[in-house]
Formats: sequence, structure tokens, C-alpha cells
Amino acid sequence: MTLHQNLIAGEWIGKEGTKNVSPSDTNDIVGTYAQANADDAKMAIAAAKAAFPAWSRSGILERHAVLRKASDEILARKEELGKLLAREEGKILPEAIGEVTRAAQIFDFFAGEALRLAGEVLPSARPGIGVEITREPIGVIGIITPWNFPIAIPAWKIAPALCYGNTVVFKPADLVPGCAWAIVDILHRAGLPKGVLNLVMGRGSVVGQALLDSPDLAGITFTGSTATGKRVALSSLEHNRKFQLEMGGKNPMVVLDDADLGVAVEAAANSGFFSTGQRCTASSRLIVTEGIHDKFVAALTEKLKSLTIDNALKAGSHIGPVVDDKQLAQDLDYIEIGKKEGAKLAFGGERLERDTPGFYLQPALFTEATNKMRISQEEIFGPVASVIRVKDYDEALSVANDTRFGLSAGIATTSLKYATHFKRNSEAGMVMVNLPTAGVDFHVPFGGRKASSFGPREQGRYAAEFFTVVKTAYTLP
Ligand SMILES: NC(=O)C1=CN([C@@H]2O[C@H](COP(=O)(O)OP(=O)(O)OC[C@H]3O[C@@H](n4cnc5c(N)ncnc54)[C@H](OP(=O)(O)O)[C@@H]3O)[C@@H](O)[C@H]2O)C=CC1
Ligand SMILES: O=C(O)CCC(=O)C(=O)O
Repeated sequence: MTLHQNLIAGEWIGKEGTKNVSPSDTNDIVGTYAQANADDAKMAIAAAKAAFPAWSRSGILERHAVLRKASDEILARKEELGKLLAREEGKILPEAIGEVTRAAQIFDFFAGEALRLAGEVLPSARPGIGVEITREPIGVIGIITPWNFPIAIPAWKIAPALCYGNTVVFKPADLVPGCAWAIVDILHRAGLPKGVLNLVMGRGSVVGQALLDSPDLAGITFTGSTATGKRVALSSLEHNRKFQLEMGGKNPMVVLDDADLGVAVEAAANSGFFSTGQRCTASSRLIVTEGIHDKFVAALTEKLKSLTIDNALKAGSHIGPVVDDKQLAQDLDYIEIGKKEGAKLAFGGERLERDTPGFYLQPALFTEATNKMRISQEEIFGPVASVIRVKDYDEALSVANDTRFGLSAGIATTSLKYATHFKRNSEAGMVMVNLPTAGVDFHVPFGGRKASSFGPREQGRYAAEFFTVVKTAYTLP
């Protein structure tokens, strides 16, 4: 099998590799991918540092052309890349193709942003003096990404980094090197100068840690667990560098008595269970008022019964496997915890056997849960959701906000009054009305509050806050 190597200073290098195994079928080897070590990471950082002066001064047409070309190729290959993504991560093929399309849109958006770089000219408080405010790239950026969006998350970090003139060392999650390699290969062939984008695939504890320990990174942008996010933060304070963290969620989905039942059930099923519940924007707390509670639980249970859980590549699958055995064990542990805490397992929660050996789990729906339970407070990151019964809107809002996280929050209601109040008073970075809590646009800010996020927002033109630094220049002509 061809060895997919790391890209350092414009050269593909690496001798030893590990096998990338599909969670839908553990006999399916997606590819062999090189494993970098700490020295490789240091070489990659040195290469990015050497490439920074030229790239930071490169013309906007050059940056535009590379990003645009990458977008075009990703879009043209969306079926093939979608299949790769579905094989290595376990997301069903239509979702995977959708994610690839989103990556292409992100590169297209930032190709445009390269042409829209702007500053401000202001009069000084002192007559005769001019003040210019401009944005400059920050330097070498370390990008550390998780496994659950293996092409979209790298895209929404790499595209703005390059657009604003930074150079990059990219460490993808060890479980999903395939999409990472493909995206770097595309950008490399699109004409990036040597060293501007470097790929170091390997373990977080080795390669990721080497990035954290480096004094030469000007910034680290990270998506993943709260525990690793904390390490990124502490090491960044030590090295006086910028950092941006997107971490967990325990997102609420409120369903009010006046909701359209069909809309509420579709939103809850999507939020809680699609993509196998492996989204930081997933909703695992369904907060439902008394008047609609029983109808909602019955309709959601029927919906869950109708879903097919099977190989991500199989036509007709609605939900693929859990990403690996470790995550499956975590999901099953939480299902046991929920039962012991006194919640009622109303549906699912069983491990499933399919034609191909994989990590299949029947979506699990708890009822009679309280917000104090661990299943209501800790991120499970699997197809497990709980219904919490509440008296009225006021209690629903209070329960929705009673969490240390604050990424996204949803409400199903036909009341303009409650929708408006919820948008204003939800303690989340993103609020959805009559829509799933997950599945966001590519051109608007993404991020949360409280323990979910730290630092400036990602995506859209707000990305400039992290990937640039402002300079204020005074001139006496
Ligand atoms: N907010 C989100 O979108 C995500 C949240 N999670 C949450 O985190 C839980 C665990 O998932 P997991 O994949 O282990 O999350 P991690 O935080 O461990 O992984 C995220 C990234 O950080 C890397 N990493 C791990 N350790 C270090 C380190 N010491 N220094 C630098 N980088 C490091 C990982 O590398 P590698 O994996 O290659 O070892 C990966 O690239 C999930 O169950 C879920 O609750 C997970 C993924 C995404
Ligand atoms: O819901 C989405 O579209 C994005 C979710 C996400 O970024 C994540 O789970 O890490």
C-alpha cells in the first residue's frame, strides 16, 4: 500500500506508517500514513518560520489563486473525497459529501477575503497627522484538529491562516489522516511556496505536544477536548502566544408546548443523533415542557425506530458507526451511568452487529432525566440524548443555561415572543430557532461561551481577529 508521507519544507518525507482503519468495517484499510515524531515537528516549525517573511508579503492575487484553485479541486472531487471521509470517520456518505462541499466553500470564501483585506484611515487627535490601522499576519500558526470533521475543521483553520499571510504547521487527529493528507496535497499542488503549509501526522501526545512546547509558534488554533484545550492554553501563556480553543458542548434543545411537533422531532433527531452524535454542536439535552412531553417522546421514539444504523458507505444508512472502540466504550459507559442515575432508557443503547465488523450503536434516548445527572452535564459525544421534563418556558430557559458549556442552543416554538426572548437570553454562542443545534453555515462566526470556547470566533470575516494582529501607524507628512 502506498505510504502517504508528511509534508515538511515542500518535501514529502517519512518511512514508517500506520494503517488507517475504517470504523464501518475494521477489515477495510483506508490507507497507510506516516507518523511524524517530535523532531519532524521541529523541522516543520523551522520550515514555516523560514517561509513566513516571503509569504507574509506575498501579493493578494497569489493567495487568492491558491485558495481558489484548492476550492475548485475539492469541489470537483467531492464524491471521491466524501467517500474517503465516510470510510475513515464513519459519517454517512451524504453527510461526508456535504462536509467536503463545505470545505470547498470555505476555501472559496477566503480566496475572496484575500482580495478584500482592508484597513482604516482616521484623523489623529493632533491636527496634520494621519492614523492608519492595518492588519498584519501573526507568524507561524500551529493547527491541531479533531477527528469528527476531518476536512471542514482543517479547512476553516488553514484557509484563513493562509489568506491573511501566515504560515502553518498542521497536525490532524491521528484517527483521520486521510482527509488531512488530501487537503494538504491539493494546496501543495495549487502552488503554495515551500514551507508555507507543513503537515505532521502523528500522535497528539508526541507531535501535538511538540507544537505546544515550541517557542516559535505565534499562535495555536485548536478544536477538541476540554482537557487538551487546557494544555494548549497553559503552554500558550508560557510562550506568550495567541491561542484559540473550540472545545466541548452540552447543548440544550428546548421544545415548548406550542411547537410544531414535526419540526421539533426532526430538529431533535438531527441534533442528537445524526453524525452519530459526534458533533460539538450536538444536542444531548432535550428540555421539553409538560404539555407536549409525552407526544414528543412518542414521536421521537418512532423516528429513532425508523433510522437505519449501518456501514457509512451503504445507501440507505442514516447513521454510521461510532468512530472507534474507545469512543464506543465511552458511549456505553455513559448509558450505564444514566441507568444507574435513575433515568429511564426509553429506546436503544444496544451495541449492534452488521454485515461488516464495525462500532455500531443503536441511538439511545433517556427520559425522566434531571439536569443534575452526569448524562446531562458531561459531554458524551455519541448518539445518546436525554429528555428533561420542565413546567414552562421560564424553567426551560433556566435548565438550558444551567451548564458549564455554552456552544449552541436550540428552541422549537411557534411563539415569536419566546423565540425572541430565548435568542436574547440563551448563554450560548449560537442559537437556533426551529432548527437543529448542529449544522452551521461556512461564512458566519462559529464559537461558544463559557467552557466551550476561548478566544476570537472562527469562520467568516470574524476569523481575521485571530489570524491577524492590528497595527496603528501615525504619520506627519
Ligand atoms: N469540540 C469538538 O469538536 C470535539 C470534542 N471532542 C471531545 O473530546 C473527547 C476525546 O476526543 P479526543 O480525540 O481524544 O480529543 P483530543 O482533545 O485528545 O484530540 C483533539 C486533537 O488534539 C490532539 N492532542 C491530543 N493530546 C495532545 C497534546 N498533549 N498536545 C497537543 N495535541 C494533543 C489530538 O491528537 P490525536 O488524536 O492524534 O492523538 C487531536 O489532534 C471526545 O469524546 C469529545 O468529548 C473530541 C473531538 C472534537
Ligand atoms: O455543527 C456543525 O456544523 C459544526 C460542528 C463542529 O464544528 C464540531 O462538532 O466540531
